[in-house]
Amino acid sequence: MEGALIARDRVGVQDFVLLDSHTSEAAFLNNLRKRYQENLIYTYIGTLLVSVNPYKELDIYTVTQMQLYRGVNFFELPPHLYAIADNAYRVMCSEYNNHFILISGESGAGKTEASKKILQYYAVTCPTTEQLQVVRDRLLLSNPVLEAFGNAKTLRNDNSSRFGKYMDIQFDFKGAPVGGHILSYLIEKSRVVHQNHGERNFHIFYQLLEGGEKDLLCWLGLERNPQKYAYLIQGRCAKVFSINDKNDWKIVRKAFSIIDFTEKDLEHLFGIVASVLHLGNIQFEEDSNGHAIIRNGTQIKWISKLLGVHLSILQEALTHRKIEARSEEVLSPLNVDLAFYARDAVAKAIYGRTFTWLVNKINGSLANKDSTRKTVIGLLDIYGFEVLDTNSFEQFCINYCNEKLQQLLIEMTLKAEQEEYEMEGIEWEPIPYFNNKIICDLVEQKHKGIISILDEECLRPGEATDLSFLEKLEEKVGDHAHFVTRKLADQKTRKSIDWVDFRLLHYAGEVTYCAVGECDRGAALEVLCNSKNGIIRDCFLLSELDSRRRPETVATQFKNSLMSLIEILMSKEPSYIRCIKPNENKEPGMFDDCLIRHQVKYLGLMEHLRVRRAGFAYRRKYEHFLQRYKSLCPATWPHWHGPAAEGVERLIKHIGYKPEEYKLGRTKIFIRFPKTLFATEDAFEIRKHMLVQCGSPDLDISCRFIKGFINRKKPLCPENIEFVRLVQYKYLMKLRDHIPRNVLDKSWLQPPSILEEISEMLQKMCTRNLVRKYCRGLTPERKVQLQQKAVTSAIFRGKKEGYQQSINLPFADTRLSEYMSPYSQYATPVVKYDRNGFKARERLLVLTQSSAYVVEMAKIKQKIDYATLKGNSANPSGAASVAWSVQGGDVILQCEHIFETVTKLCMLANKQNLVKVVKGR
Ligand SMILES: Nc1ncnc2c1ncn2[C@@H]1O[C@H](COP(=O)(O)OP(=O)(O)OP(=O)(O)O)[C@@H](O)[C@H]1O
Repeated sequence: MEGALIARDRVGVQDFVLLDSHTSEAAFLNNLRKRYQENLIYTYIGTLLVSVNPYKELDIYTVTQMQLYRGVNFFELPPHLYAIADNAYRVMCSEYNNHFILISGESGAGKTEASKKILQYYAVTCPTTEQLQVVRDRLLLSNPVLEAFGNAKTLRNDNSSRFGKYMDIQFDFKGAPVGGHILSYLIEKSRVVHQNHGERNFHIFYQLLEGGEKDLLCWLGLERNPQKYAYLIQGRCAKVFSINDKNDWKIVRKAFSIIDFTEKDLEHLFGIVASVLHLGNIQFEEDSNGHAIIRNGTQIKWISKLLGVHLSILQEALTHRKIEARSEEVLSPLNVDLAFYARDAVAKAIYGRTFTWLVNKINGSLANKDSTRKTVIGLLDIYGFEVLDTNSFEQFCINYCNEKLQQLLIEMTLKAEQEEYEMEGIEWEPIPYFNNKIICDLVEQKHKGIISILDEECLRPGEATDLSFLEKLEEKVGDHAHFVTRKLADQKTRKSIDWVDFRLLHYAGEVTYCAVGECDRGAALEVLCNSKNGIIRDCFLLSELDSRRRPETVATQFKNSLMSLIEILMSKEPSYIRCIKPNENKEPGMFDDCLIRHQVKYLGLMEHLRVRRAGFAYRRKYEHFLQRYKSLCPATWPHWHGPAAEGVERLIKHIGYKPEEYKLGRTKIFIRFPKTLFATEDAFEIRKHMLVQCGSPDLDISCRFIKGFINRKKPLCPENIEFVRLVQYKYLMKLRDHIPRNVLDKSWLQPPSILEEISEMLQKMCTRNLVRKYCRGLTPERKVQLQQKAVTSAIFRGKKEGYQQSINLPFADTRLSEYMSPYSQYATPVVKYDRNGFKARERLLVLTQSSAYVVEMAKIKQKIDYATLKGNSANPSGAASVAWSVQGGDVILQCEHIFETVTKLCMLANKQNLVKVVKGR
């Protein structure tokens, strides 16, 4: 891997590598082209993965490849989707946080394929059980169902997603996928009734006709031939050689059975699909009054049967509209044009809402009902930026959505990174980038944005037309730099804009939208609320008919759903994949420089490259950096008591960082090159092992130690590894709550038998830790006491009566301070026995640094040089006497504080084995 540096995830997602040492666009394109021609379709810019659509099967998606990337550090292998997926997964498992992977790029660039590959990666590599297998299958099989209903052939892509999808995969504490949830965004309903040349309706219509069983089609009143249905042939390509509808139908049918759809559900669902086809074939003609009437009764009868709606009510709904006159509602007949419009509106509404129902139904089958905490990885595969010959309201929404995601990326990467340098006071030459916030504002700003203006026009009383909407736009946003209409355009561009068009200068290019049909007030819903088809009844609720409620327009609904999506994403750790479309012909190996340059430009890849190259590979708060690496420097280990920033300075000085390798900010250290950090990490690894061997206080380290330990105890089959992990996790979690809190607490949680050995080690580590902590907390006085008590213990413990009682009695520094000479260490009254007559005499014993003095008042009666002291003996009974064996004969002294006095004597004389407890004296 040219120029690649080995990184480790241990230090966090900010590690990165640049494959390309050049930052010019030409050099970057060259690099991409070269790689693409060698079938290397992935490249990193930092942690951002750039993917160029190969348009051919590559052998880089095998299970072996998945295993290769599993658990391997991010940059140790060539760039890949699996590396991104694995990295997010591992960080999620170790840090127990939520992630999302944002996959962006224009239509046909490979977003959906990428998201499917990632899902497969998790399905193959994550731990699973038989029970979880069901969840896994459901997660995977929700895709063909959603694609059947939400994808279609377009000019750009034979399997283009015509809806936005955000899918959360939920993982339990073991990292097993246990559930999921899908949010869908604005399906392109207009496709149901109209397709551009070379495009198709949603796949499901063709699949049903091609693959549906004879009996089913008969029951639905359908013929196998798509050419018979007006809604399927407008693009004049009902049959496409690259799509096998019959086969796809089989996959979808199987998927339905796995994701919990009942026969009744399917009956209703296919009833709706068929009804839409029948609707499309309804023709109107004029009666003698110029009112629309339905030409042929066959289709409407099928619809009435399949939707469970009364025939005459349905007929009326398609040929009349309700008008509110004062407090009354009257039916007004439609002319033929309006009847066609009403028919299409019903078809779009039915299909759109059924799609939402479908997503909810899938969610029901993916839901994990157990309430334990889960972590999630979200996959966002949303329609790419689109420019068609005629761009309708839906393209407007799609492109607005892309603006929002671009804005999110800018906020979370380019802007955030540069702002951080500034905030930290790091010298930084700002790298200019285009911030598309100005375009987002143009669309979404309250009261002033295009969506607000559209809302106002659609909801105000009186006649709203597309032209009145356009005029309002000109009035309110006419002076915006990214907005043009024919009236506002200069001479040169005027010709290319129609009178009903407006043009937005998006971050990815200019798009001209047709304002026709934007003011859509919705279809006649009432008739559908009373449907006997369960799905339709669920989708059209009577409560919606309440005319007092001001309905939200589709644009506002979409804006709000995007806002909540951004909120969802902002709360998670991001990973990015930017997909690039290499040519317009879906041809493998063809690298269209011009097309790619355009995408590199609007995807902001060059800005990313520059920020990454000029910036720092890694940054961390001083406290965290010090906490992690403090063991590498004697001055900071085990504790640094000064400010963290100074500790870090000492630490890196000790490790030997060169000035060009780092910068110190206000609150963080910034490390420029990954290699600097990796060297530090390697040193830390070695140090950590040493610490673990000598006992570590850190439970986290202990956990990893256990992991290593278990891994060494191979071989274990996968189920057993799972089991051991579970037992280990549970034991450690419980242990954490029952860990002894002080040295006196001798309790220890009984381990399961497979963890006995480890538990014993942990207990030792824990005891050492507590002892160390205890010692550190001692005052100097207490420390002296304990040192003395240790000596006492060595001499008397188990040998002399009264020892136990003496333990808790503190030793005095001296018993007779007024008699002490300035040089003495200790003085106490004693009774000295005369050697001859055992006559008792009251004396003082004064111990100095070098000698013991037996003193009568201020008069020294006997000096015993420590050097001449051969040994002492004490009686094991309670007797408080001690015989001193000195040169020239024994000295027998009796004193009240025998334990104290003897201990002091031994310590001062530095002769701990000086005293023997002997019997018979
Ligand atoms: N990794 C890949 N390997 C092989 N072919 C691919 C790959 N990615 C994409 N393709 C091809 O490109 C086509 C378009 O890809 P995909 O449907 O993922 O695009 P998209 O970005 O999701 O487009 P849209 O926004 O229209 O949904 C696929 O049908 C497939 O033929």
